[in-house]
Amino acid sequence: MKKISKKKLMLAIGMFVVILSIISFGIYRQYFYSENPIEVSYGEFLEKIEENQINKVFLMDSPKIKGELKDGQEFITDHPRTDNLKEMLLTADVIVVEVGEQHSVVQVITFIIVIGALAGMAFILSKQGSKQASKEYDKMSSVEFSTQKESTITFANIAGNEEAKENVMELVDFLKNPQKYQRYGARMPKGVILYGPPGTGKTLMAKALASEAGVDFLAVSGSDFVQVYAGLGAGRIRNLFKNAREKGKCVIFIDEIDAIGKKRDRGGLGGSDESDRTLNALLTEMSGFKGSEGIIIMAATNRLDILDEALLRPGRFDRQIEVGLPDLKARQDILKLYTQNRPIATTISIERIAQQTVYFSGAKLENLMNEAAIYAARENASFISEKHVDKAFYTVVAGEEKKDRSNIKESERRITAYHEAGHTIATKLLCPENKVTKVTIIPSTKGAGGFSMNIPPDSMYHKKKDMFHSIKIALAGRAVEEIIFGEENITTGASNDIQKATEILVAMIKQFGMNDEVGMINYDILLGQPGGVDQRLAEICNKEMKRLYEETKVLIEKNIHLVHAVTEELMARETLKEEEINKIIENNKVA
Ligand SMILES: Nc1ncnc2c1ncn2[C@@H]1O[C@H](COP(=O)(O)OP(=O)(O)OP(=O)(O)O)[C@@H](O)[C@H]1O
Ligand SMILES: [Zn+2]
Repeated sequence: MKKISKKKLMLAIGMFVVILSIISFGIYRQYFYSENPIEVSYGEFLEKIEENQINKVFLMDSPKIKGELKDGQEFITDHPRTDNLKEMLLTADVIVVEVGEQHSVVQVITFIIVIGALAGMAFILSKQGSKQASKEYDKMSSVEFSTQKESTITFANIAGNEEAKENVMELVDFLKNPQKYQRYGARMPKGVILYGPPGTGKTLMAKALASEAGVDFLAVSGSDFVQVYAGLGAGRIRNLFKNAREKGKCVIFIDEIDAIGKKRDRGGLGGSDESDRTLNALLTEMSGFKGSEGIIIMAATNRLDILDEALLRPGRFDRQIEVGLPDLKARQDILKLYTQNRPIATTISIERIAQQTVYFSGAKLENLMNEAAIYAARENASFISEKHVDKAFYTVVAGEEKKDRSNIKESERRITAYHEAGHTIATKLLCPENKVTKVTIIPSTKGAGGFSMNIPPDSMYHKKKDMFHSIKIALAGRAVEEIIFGEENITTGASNDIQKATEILVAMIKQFGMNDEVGMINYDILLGQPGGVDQRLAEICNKEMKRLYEETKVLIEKNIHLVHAVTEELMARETLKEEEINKIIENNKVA
């Protein structure tokens, strides 16, 4: 925008200067050079005065003065610059016109012309400017998204992340046959949030969904909606949805949704109104369509916890799919994908590379193989060999921040493995009917370890004994840490567990009348206000927790061989599924 108007401004100024020069030249001519004045010497001039031939003289502050003879002929002559020239002329009956006065008339005229010209110019420019601005505004409020239909990315291009993939695959049919679901009155999924660490293939999933369903893919980034003029973010959102509706079936992909969907700062002073407006526009647009149009909005974020709850409500982004870091098996699959079309030496062991790349994301694995290929090419080697991969490994890891987990110590993995094995074994022993979907030492966005498991069977009531079991399962992680590494070496890894255990225990004592000492009393009612601290209650809770923790430790110590066995498998494979856990327990049962 700047460039164009600068050019125009220069042009306008140029024209203005030319016009002004022409005008002033005209004025000048009119007053000083009209009708070809003759030049007379000062002597002649004095003579003419004496001969009474002069009608008028214009006195001005310049080297020449101008006059008019009685016959109308104009003349100029040198200005003597004497003090009494005017008096001399007046006594000779010559009309004296002081050009000072004339000048001011000229000045007034010039001034008016200049102002007029400037005003005109400003008007023209502003008109052009506002036209330009509104054009720019239009352009900016229509986000430039990339759309593609025949994208070549399919689910085959994504390795690992099987659960997330399955979840997304289910949506393909929704997109293809929205009428089918509508007929059964099924509520269409509208919004899906993919969350997980960077580079884990969230964008890839969204693209694959669009291309497998054969629909358009509209990609924008949350950051496109911030740092623009007031109201523009909301305008862009509306435009995006308008475009989507025109397209019909499509996948809208909003990367970095956290840029617009952060928790709103309620009641805070000076909260960003602008981002609120953008978020509100998004919420309104999402509520506005039925989903039967066959439009699915996918959003990606690295942080689910910072998103505004309004975004996650039913009818908005009510499906949340975790896309985590790949475990050993997934890393192998991803590496296979990226070695497929490259000349790989037969000596290379994908398994070994996968073992060495703990906590690598898919993007990082891709980068690793790419760097290795570059090293091989540089050497004109006939194959990519271990040596190139090793070199690439250091390149990829070297450019990382220190806190990156890629080079996390083996000992820390072992602590996590023991901790998670503790939860697993406690679950299997105390609540064998609970479903254990998986246990992993790959960190999830929810916590250090990964214990996505322990789903109790559905029931209307919770039994006292089950609640105690749940507390023990939560405490088992810490119990194993203490037993294996000693009391001095327990870690912060149990903080979520302790929170959960406390919640259950306090509810049992305060609300459910499950403690003999406290009795069947609702403590909140007794104390008059919820959340009041009561010394006796705190002591009772503490005592109970201690008892449960000791019992947990006894349970673990008795079954420590099972904990060891699960730990070793976790160290080797990082993730274990339910059947694998069952098998380990079966194989290690002491007869
Ligand atoms: N599971 C995977 N399978 C195959 N390739 C992957 C996988 N995950 C990541 N990649 C590779 O990493 C690249 C980046 O992935 P993508 O952009 O989808 O990650 P993302 O999760 O959207 O990351 P970000 O959060 O940084 O936007 C992909 O183009 C692909 O080459
Ligand atoms: Zn734990």
